[in-house]
Amino acid sequence: MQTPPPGAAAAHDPVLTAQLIATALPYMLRYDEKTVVVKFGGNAMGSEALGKAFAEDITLLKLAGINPVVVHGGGPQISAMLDRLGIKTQWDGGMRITDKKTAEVVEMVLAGSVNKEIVQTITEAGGRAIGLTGKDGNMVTVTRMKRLVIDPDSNIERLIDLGFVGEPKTVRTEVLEVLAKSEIIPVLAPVCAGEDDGETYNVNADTFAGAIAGALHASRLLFLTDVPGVYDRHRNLIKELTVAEARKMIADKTIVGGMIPKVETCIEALAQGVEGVVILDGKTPHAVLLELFTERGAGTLIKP
Ligand SMILES: Nc1ncnc2c1ncn2[C@@H]1O[C@H](COP(=O)(O)OP(=O)(O)O)[C@@H](O)[C@H]1O
Ligand SMILES: CC(=O)N[C@@H](CCC(=O)OP(=O)(O)O)C(=O)O
Repeated sequence: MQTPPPGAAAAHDPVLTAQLIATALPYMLRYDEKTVVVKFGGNAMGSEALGKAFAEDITLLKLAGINPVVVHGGGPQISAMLDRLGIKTQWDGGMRITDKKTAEVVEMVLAGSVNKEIVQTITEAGGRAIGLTGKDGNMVTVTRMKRLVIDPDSNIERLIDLGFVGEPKTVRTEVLEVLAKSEIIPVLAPVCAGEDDGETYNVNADTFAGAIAGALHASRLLFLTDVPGVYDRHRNLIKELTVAEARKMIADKTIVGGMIPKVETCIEALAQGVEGVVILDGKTPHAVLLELFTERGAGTLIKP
């Protein structure tokens, strides 16, 4: 006989159900009126059921008096649209090299379909959400990102220009502060205007989430991705990672691709005073509630 899933017994017993709900109380008190920034990665938006469970978690947080701010990605969705349009895409250090045409597609996909789908799913879960980009309310302005890399052959440092890829420069929190006092949940797409040239810039969603969490002095920054957390070189999950260990893993290429901006953002967010930064598996239904409202914290906790 199969073991029933946790909570299955409670579903048939009102007393057990009530006890189960009551276990969330200390966590609700811990995060009361605190800001939790949740980054929902494009790879974690795997299925309709996962999207629904995510929207329920976010709605529940808001109803519980917590201030959730959603930042979403959409890398795979952008790549699919670029493919359909016959536009080639190249990557460097987990960032998409972005020319003007690509930036237009990024804005169309992120601010358009992806953002509105998340807003609608939250609405269907019973919450009220508003979709915004970094451009709205002049929330996040950026400068052009230049990446410093060391050529492995010559050991010489050089700057790589990624095109219209932005690095957050100024974050204005007024709009988010107004929303925090309302019933409305902000759902943010990482598309911003350049501070110097007013052009449209593509911003990595992890970087954007870190800048927002830092400016809001968030209690928690959660990254929902498509892996259980950070792996060591044998693909074992690392439960806790210090900043020094994380830097070493980037340098020795144990951490590569899309995990680089995620981990770099975690390091930056800790430096900006965000209290807890976790990378966790967005493919686990209700990952947000599991992380915040139970002792069963999953994923990788990044520590100073
Ligand atoms: N050390 C590592 N541990 C876990 N994942 C890693 C590691 N190095 C690289 N990755 C890759 O990072 C990916 C997550 O980043 P990304 O694809 O950008 O996801 P998201 O869309 O959630 O931002 C994982 O699917 C994995 O392939
Ligand atoms: C500069 C850069 O790389 N921008 C990302 C923005 C979307 C994103 O970050 O999406 P995920 O969170 O799903 O990876 C991109 O173009 O794919």
